[in-house]
Amino acid sequence: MTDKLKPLRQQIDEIDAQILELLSRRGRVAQEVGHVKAETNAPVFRPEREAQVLRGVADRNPGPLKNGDVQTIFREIMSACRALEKRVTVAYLGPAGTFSEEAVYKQFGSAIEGMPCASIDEVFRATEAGTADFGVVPVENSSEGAINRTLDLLLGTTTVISGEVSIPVHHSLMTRTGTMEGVTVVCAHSQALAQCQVWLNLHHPDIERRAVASNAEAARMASQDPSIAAIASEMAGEQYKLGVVEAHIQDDPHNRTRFVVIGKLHTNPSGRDHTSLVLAVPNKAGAVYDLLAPVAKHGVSMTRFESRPARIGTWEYYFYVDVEGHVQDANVARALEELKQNAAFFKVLGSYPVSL
Ligand SMILES: O=C(O)C(=O)C[C@]1(C(=O)O)C=C[C@@H](O)C=C1
Repeated sequence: MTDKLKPLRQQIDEIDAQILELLSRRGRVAQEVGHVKAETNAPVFRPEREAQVLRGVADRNPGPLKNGDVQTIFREIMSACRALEKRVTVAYLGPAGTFSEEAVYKQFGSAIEGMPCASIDEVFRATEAGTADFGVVPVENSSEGAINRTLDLLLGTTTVISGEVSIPVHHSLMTRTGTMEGVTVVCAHSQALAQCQVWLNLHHPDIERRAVASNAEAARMASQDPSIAAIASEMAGEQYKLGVVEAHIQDDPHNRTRFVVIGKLHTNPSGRDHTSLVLAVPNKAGAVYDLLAPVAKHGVSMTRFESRPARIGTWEYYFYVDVEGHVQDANVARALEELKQNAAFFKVLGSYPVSL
C-alpha cells in the first residue's frame, strides 16, 4: 500500500510545486495590473472580468474536477490576486455565519475585509459613505419572494448594482444537545420561520416560534440556552457548536436567495448580463401595459417584475424590472430610452454579470 502511494505522492508534490510557481507568477502580474490601475485611478474590482474568467474556466475545464469546484478555486485565486492590488471591504447583513456572509464569499472569495452590519439599512449607509467599497444585500428568495426593505432602499440610494449572486439556502434545526429535549421555543429570522413552516407544523406544531434579528443570532442564543432551538445554516451551527436535530428542513428543497452587490462601480458588459430598473407610471388605465411595450418591441427579455406600493397614500406602485442584457447593448439602450418617455419615474439600478 505505502509502496504504491509513494510515487503518486511524489507526482502530487511535483505538480504542487508547478502550481505554486504559476500562482506566484500570476500574483506578480496582478501586482503590475495594480500599478497600471493606480496610475489611472481605475477600479480594482472588475466583476465583468471575473465573471468572464470564471465562465472561461468552466468552458475549458478538461475534468475530472467538477466545474463548480474549479470555479471555487479560481474565485479564490482571483480574490488573492485582487488583494495584492487592494483588499476590498464588503459590508453585509451580519453577524458572521449568515447566508449573506456566504454570498459575500461566493462573490468576492475570502481575501477581503468583511464588515458585518446590524441591518440592511446599515449596509447601504456604509457603502454610500464609502466606509465599505461594496455591500451585499438580499433581494429575493425563491419561496418567500422580495426582500422589501432592500427594494425600498434601492429606490433612493446613490449606489448602483454592480453584481448579483445566488446561493442555495438550506436550513437546519439545531440545539446545544442535538435533541429537542427540554426545548420550548424555536428561534430564527422571520424569513426562515416562513420557509420552514410546513415542516414545523408537521413535526413541532406546539412549540413556540420566535422571530429574531438573524438566523446566526438564533444560533448564538441556542448555544447559551438549552430551551432554545435555532433554525440556521449548518455553517452558523458549527460556529456556535450546535448539534443538528434535523438537516434541510426548508419546505422547498430548491430554496435559493438572490443577493445584489451595491457600490459606486458601473460594471462593463461581460457578455451575459442583467439590468435592473425601477419605474412608476401615471395612474391611468392600460399604463403598465403601455409602459412595458418597448421591452418586447426591442426583443429584450424580462426576467423579473415586482411591484411595491409607493406609500404616498394612493394606489400607486413602483415596478422593479430586471431584463436580460447590459445598458450598453444597443437593443437594451433603445428599449430603456422608450420606457423612460412613458414613465413617471425611471431609474436604472445597474447592469451586471448574470450570477454563476
Ligand atoms: O484584470 C484585472 O483587472 C485584474 O485586476 C486581475 C484580476 C485577476 O486576478 O484576474 C483581479 C481583480 C479584478 O477584479 C479582475 C481580475
